[in-house]
Amino acid sequence: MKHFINLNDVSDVTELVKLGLEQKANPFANKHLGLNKTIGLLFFNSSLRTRISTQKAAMNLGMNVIVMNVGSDSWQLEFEDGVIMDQGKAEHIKEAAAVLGQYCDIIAVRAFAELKDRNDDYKETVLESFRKYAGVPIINLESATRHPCQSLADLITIEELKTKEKPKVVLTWAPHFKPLPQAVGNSFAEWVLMTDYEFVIANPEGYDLSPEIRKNAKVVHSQEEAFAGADFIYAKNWSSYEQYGQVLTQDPSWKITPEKMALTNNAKFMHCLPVRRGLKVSDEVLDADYSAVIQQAGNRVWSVQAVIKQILEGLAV
Ligand SMILES: NCCC[C@H](NC(=O)CCC(=O)O)C(=O)O
Ligand SMILES: NC(=O)OP(=O)(O)O
Repeated sequence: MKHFINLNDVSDVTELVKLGLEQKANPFANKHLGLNKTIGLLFFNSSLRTRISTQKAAMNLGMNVIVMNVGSDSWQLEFEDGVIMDQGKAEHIKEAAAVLGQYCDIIAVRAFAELKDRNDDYKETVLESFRKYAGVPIINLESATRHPCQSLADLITIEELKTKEKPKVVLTWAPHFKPLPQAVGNSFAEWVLMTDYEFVIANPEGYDLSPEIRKNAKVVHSQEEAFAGADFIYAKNWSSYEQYGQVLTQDPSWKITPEKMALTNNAKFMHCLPVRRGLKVSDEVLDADYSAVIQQAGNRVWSVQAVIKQILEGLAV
């Protein structure tokens, strides 16, 4: 594997899920691989899980880890080509990425959607600029439109918990007062579509994800319809793709409650976290035995460890 920015960088999803489970079973088996290699983790936005799980995974593989909160610690970066830099941004990505590539063997980047202009966000300028100018492999730690480390951890978790070959997996929108990115929902849909699981997306009218991402997935505008017979409920808020970045509704009837979970086939509850208790999901759901959110977050280590391992093996040849 050269980069891990989106699904196009992955040759075999099933193999990668297996590799993640192998990392979990034997975390230190590849400690030699990262010897004298450095990974730089760059955060344009806040993080708890991604930051710590990626650092831990890299350390399990014997790497040195450098972390920078680009958003607050570094120079403001310009991504546009050909501009006269006479405003607030002091450094261009062309130099910044190339310089970081001198210090790091792998660079991992978090840069959320700005939710102002759909075309701008879906161009993935930040991650693609790093790919273009850094000269080293790039890992996506949640970009404007994708969160592949999360989706790989989600598939690992479903693999661990499924009780039938082809479970029914539901991605459901849940209410939030802030406009949030589509990245987690987009990615989850794309990755689940790579499996042979039954997949349904439930969201209010106006919240359909990009047609290029949800492809032929079944989309319903009723949570009750989607939840019937479900084995996994994956909740997430996202702002509208159609009316880009807008909060069109905060309808509390879309909150995940024990009554809704009772419509399912004893489904496990999943969420990428952080989650706002009481707003998106009832406390009773998050505290229930069927909640898989902590196991899911734990699996973030093994998903990114599988990715870093494959990239390190690619560097060696
Ligand atoms: N990495 C996990 C999700 C990150 C982000 N959530 C948030 O920003 C939640 C913030 C809040 O609830 O205030 C998102 O939706 O993409
Ligand atoms: N799920 C996730 O990516 O969490 P953080 O935003 O805390 O890294």
